[in-house]
Amino acid sequence: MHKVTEDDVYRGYHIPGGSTVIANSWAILHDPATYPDPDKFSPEQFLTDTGELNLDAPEPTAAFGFGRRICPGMYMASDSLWIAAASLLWAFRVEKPEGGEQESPTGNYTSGLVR
Ligand code: HEM
Repeated sequence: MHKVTEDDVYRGYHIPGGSTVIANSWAILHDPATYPDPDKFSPEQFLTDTGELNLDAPEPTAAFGFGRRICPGMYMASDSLWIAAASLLWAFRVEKPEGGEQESPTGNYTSGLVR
C-alpha cells in the first residue's frame, strides 16, 4: 500500500495526490504475456533448453513490492528459500507415493496457511 505524493495521470486515469494505491502483485505475477499458463506449476520455465538457469527469464520480484519501499529482505528471503529447497533436495528423494491415496497441489488460492 503506497500513498501518491502529488497528482498523477496513469493511462488516462487522474490519481489525486494523497490517494492510497495498492499495486496488484497477483495480476502482475499472473500476466500470461510474461508467464505463459500462469496457474501451472512449471519451475522449468526459468530454465534454458539445456537445463541451465535462464538469466533472461523475467524475475518475479513483484511479490516484494515496488519503488523505494521495496522489501529490503528480498535477497535474504530468496537466498533462504534457495538454501532450504537445495538442502531438502540434497537430503531427500521427493516423489509421489506408490498406491494409496494421492493428492496433487491445485494451486487454488486459500485465505490461510491451513485449509
Ligand atoms: C518471501 C519473503 C518476503 C516477501 C514476499 C516480502 C514482501 C514484502 C512486501 C510486499 C513489502 C512491501 C513493499 C512495498 O511497500 O512496496 C515488504 C516490505 C518489507 N519487508 Fe519484506 N518480504 C519478505 C521477506 C522479508 C525479510 C526476510 C525481511 C527482513 C529480514 C523483510 C523486511 C521487510 C521490511 C523491513 C519491509 C518494509 C520496507 C519499507 O517500508 O521501507 N522482508 N516485504
